[in-house]
Amino acid sequence: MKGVTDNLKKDLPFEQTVPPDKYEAAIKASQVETDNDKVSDQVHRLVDEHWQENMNRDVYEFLLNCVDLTTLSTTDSERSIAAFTQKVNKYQAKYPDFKNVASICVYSNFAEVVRGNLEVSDVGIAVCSASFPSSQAHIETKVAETALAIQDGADEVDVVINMGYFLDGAYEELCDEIAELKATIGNHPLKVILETGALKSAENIKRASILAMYSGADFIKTSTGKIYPGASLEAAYVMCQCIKEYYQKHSIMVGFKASGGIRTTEDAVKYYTIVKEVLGDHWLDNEYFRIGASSLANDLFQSMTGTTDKPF
Ligand SMILES: O=C[C@H](O)COP(=O)(O)O
Repeated sequence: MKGVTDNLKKDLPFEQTVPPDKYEAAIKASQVETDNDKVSDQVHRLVDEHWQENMNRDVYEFLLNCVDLTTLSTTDSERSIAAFTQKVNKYQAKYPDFKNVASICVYSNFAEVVRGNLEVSDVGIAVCSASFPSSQAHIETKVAETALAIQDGADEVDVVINMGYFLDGAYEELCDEIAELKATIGNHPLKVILETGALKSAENIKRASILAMYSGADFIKTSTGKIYPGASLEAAYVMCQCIKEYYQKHSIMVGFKASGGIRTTEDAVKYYTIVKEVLGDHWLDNEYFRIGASSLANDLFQSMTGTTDKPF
């Protein structure tokens, strides 16, 4: 099938000659810092210098509008998902002057339930698909699951990279899977989860970011929130540097989604600070910045309003 190859062929100097490994070449061409200690120093400096100035009501309100309000539990049911969706409807009715969350994020089999219960037009329906969170299944299974979710009303799709392919260095197979899933959903945004807690090093996170973007990812996303360590500021920093470099090379804005273990306003503002400082104001829009979280929205709401209400 036609996958990442076409994108990778563009703009690469070796294309005129016999290509060595095109994936390695794309990665080698990147200038993004991958020394773990240097990345950590840069993150600390950036957060120390800018975090506090972003701890204000406007940022909290913006961040609430970037939340993919998530439930991904074994105990999810049609009834619980309907009740979850009602919270978003009620929020809109009770606080019509506030922007709502960006999306409701559920397992793919619940897209139809959210679609049937959601009464708010500017909140999307995101699904975690393609055998989330392990991504261990035949590609045909992943494509079928994803196509059904779109048919059921999903607006956006989150999928995990094939970690086995990544660790085996089977980059072509990894990229082709992502490209096939993107082809399955057409213009709907595809968020590609790197599972940065399993990738561990800045070098691996850079590699996975580049491969995902060249394969057609509309967003790159840190973590599933399952098993492995969740988002880290270091991972976010490397991913945002990769997004910036990709934009400079191709004029394509890829979004960034932080997810996995983000529960407090303070932490959310740290991720905001990284996006703002590395990528700039153009990314400060929920079309390009999301936070996926199962238990952050109430804290943001309370920080924003100074109340103890828990609308979500
Ligand atoms: O995609 C979103 C994550 O699964 C949410 O993770 P969390 O439950 O740690 O907030």
